[in-house]
Amino acid sequence: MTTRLVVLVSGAGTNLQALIDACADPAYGARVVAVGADRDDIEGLARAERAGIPTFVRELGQFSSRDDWDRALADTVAGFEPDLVVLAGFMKLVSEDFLGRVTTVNTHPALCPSFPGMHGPADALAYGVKVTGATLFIVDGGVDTGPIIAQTVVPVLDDDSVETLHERIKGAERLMLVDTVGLMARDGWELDGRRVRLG
Ligand SMILES: Nc1nc2c(c(=O)[nH]1)N[C@@H](CN(C=O)c1ccc(C(=O)N[C@@H](CCC(=O)O)C(=O)O)cc1)CN2
Ligand SMILES: NCC(=O)N[C@@H]1O[C@H](COP(=O)([O-])[O-])[C@@H](O)[C@H]1O
Repeated sequence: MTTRLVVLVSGAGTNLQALIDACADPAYGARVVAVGADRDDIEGLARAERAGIPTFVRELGQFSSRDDWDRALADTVAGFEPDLVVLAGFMKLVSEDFLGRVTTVNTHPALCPSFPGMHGPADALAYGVKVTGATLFIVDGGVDTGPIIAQTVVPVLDDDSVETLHERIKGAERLMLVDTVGLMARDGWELDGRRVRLG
């Protein structure tokens, strides 16, 4: 059985592209059945369109309340009958109601629980840490607080800017995302308290 993925993006979509490329191999065990976004005209959506994957956009500003937006997003995602939702650079918080409908994972460009939120690489650089990285976790109602599935570590170099550091993180992040989502698709996962075991 192939695991059905819905991927949500807000920007460049390089993590999405890594998943699309991995899914081209039937042995990977997963397929991206739809890509959604909270904004239009982004490269992430263009990547999906080029790959022939259905796309949808649900912009917060087009709904009368955050709850309405969240419900519309959740309904649209559910319509594609995903086994797993992947937030890959999706820059909106989703509700517990959304999360109660399908297991959702997020990739974050820092080593959780450090540096949650929208500016992980900048916050790590400003703090002066010597290593940082990326974290894949099961999303819960908090901000980057969910049970950790996988982490990858990169060095912070003396002459790093936010951009060079984020690019280094993204290189490692894509490999972690593809490896881990593949393991989840093929072998499943188990949650024991906060501990996630693959296979
Ligand atoms: N319930 C959760 N939703 C999401 C999580 C999460 O851990 N729990 N992770 C995020 C991604 N994320 C960073 O990892 C993150 C994204 C966005 C925000 C945020 O405050 N967004 C603002 C809007 C900003 C914008 O539109 O540019 C908002 O939601 O109003 C914080 C953290 C994915 N969702
Ligand atoms: N807080 C969420 C967050 O910062 N997400 C980050 O945005 C980048 C998206 O890159 P991409 O669009 O090229 O995949 C990724 O590094 C992802 O972890």
